[in-house]
Amino acid sequence: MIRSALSYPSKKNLVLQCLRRMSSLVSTSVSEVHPGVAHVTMHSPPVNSLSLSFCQELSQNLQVIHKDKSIDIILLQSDIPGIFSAGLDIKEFTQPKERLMEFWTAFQQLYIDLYGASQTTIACMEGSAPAAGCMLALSCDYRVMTSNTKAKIGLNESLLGIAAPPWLAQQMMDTVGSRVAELSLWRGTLYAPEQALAIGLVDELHENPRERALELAVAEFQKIPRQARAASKTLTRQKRLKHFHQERQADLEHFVNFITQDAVQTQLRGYLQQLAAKKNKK
Ligand SMILES: CCCCCCCC/C=C\C=C\CC(=O)SCCNC(=O)CCNC(=O)[C@H](O)C(C)(C)COP(=O)(O)OP(=O)(O)OC[C@H]1O[C@@H](n2cnc3c(N)ncnc32)[C@H](O)[C@@H]1OP(=O)(O)O
Repeated sequence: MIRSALSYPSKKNLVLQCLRRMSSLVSTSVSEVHPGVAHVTMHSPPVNSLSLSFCQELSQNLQVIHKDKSIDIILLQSDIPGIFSAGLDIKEFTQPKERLMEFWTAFQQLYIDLYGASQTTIACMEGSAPAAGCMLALSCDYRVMTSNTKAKIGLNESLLGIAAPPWLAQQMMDTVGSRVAELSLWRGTLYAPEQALAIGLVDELHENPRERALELAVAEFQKIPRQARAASKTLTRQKRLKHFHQERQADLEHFVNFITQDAVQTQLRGYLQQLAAKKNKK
């Protein structure tokens, strides 16, 4: 579905038009909302879970925006009320090995494309962001979250009987510090907005994250020279990305070996049943 949020009468932008055409097929849309500022909107009901195709599409859109020199700020948001992203699509974990490899490779690529974006990126979270949903937010440069206490954010992988991949755990450590990350990871804590703000997992709470993110982009971030923003990002992220590329193949093998263990598969099936039971109780 195309979101025609091109509310600012900017010059014709062929790249964005092309993205909109691609996006009409699947679950993300791209629109320029202000000169230099693009919304990337996730809309894969019911919960924006990251399936293979969703990861690939989001990556593809980000790669096209990266090449578009007219865009220097990306606002990542969801149009599903109460949800930013539910993280990886758990049903993908029960697929055959070839598909698992393709899936994890696409997820790795999404991390590279978002964490490694040269543009400034802002996560506008109007709802929950567990696990890989939190990864999307952690990969952005700035996080604005709803103040609605129903929303939760964090790395809850341990509650599924799995662990976050090392590079995601590292993102958490880089953001909230080692000790808080360590406790969060083994407890699988999902934080309410005020708690997330208190530990530095998000940067701001606002009742309207989209409005606030656009205000920040235009009134604050665009006033900082673009090349300086990009160079500052390189300072803090280049080392992590280099390490990630070196470890990428090992990470893929590690994931497949881990996720296909009988004990892990049993845990995951149990977790999916819990989700279904919770829904039936509603
Ligand atoms: C030693 C080191 C080893 C390292 C090895 C590395 C291994 C790493 C492996 C994996 C990493 C994983 C990262 C992840 O992202 S795992 C995913 C974690 N996500 C979650 O736990 C979120 C679960 N979902 C929820 O909590 C809720 O759904 C919520 C997002 C809060 C929304 O709640 P609500 O609005 O009430 O919606 P429902 O719960 O009713 O759900 C609606 C339907 O959506 C389905 N659903 C929800 N989440 C997922 C998901 N992540 N994947 C697939 N499907 C999901 C849910 O079952 C409902 O489906 P249906 O309508 O068919 O019943």
